[in-house]
Amino acid sequence: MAEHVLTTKGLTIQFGGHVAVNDVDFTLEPHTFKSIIGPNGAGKTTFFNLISGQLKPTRGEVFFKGNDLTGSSVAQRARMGIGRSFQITNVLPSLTVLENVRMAAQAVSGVSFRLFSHYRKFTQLEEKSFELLKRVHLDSQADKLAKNLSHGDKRKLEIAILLALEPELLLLDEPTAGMSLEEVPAIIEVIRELKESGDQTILLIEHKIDMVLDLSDRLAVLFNGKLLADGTPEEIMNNELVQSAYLGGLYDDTIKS
Ligand SMILES: Nc1ncnc2c1ncn2[C@@H]1O[C@H](COP(=O)(O)OP(=O)(O)OP(=O)(O)O)[C@@H](O)[C@H]1O
Repeated sequence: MAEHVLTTKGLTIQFGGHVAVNDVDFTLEPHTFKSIIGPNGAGKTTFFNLISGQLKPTRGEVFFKGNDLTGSSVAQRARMGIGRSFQITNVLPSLTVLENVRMAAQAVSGVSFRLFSHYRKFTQLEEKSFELLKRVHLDSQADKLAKNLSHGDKRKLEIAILLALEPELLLLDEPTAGMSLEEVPAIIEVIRELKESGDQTILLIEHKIDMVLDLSDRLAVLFNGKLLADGTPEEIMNNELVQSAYLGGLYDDTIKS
């Protein structure tokens, strides 16, 4: 199990009578880029919430690098190396772009505000934050207030904040959600460069299938809370069960079997 960054075993969550994630056995190899696809309501975001700790499973387990996370809090999981973005933007609007990243970098470094009188440490954090802004192509906007960024640039800033927390596993939940069409290529480029850097293992939820096919080493398909298939983009596109699911011709009995 230790060779996998992430493993779930029988992962299940039930809301009342509705099983949103149903007995999912999932694995993610280090330094791969895997996307989770599936129709609206398939359970993708709920699956992310179970991995990052926002939700506790009704049954089943989550392992990160072989360690059982099932009882760990969101904060403990973040400290262990799981970084998660949300469909909504999550930046501090009245701070500058650089300050937003520096706050996160500071939290990881354990340096308190009081010690900020230590100029060298402060400069190091600023430099690190600026490098992260370069990675998301926001360095030219470092001094702008975050609230004045476009929606697309806020999503980039959110990624820089996540990177400041030095995650090994990056969970990206619909990074293009709510963006105008013109903004999409820029965020795809940022994500592509993250992938090419090879620093993180990346799990992406995304509805834009062209983007998913282009970026992903592997795809996992969720349907009615079940893991329907997991394979290379080519395998998934040729998978008859997946084709039926997307064409709406799949009966509940078929996926329960
Ligand atoms: N806290 C909750 N309480 C009750 N039902 C929930 C809760 N969270 C999710 N659900 C239900 O679980 C199912 C899966 O939802 P989820 O948001 O995970 O789907 P999704 O695949 O991410 O969809 P989308 O692509 O639209 O974001 C849906 O039927 C949803 O209504």
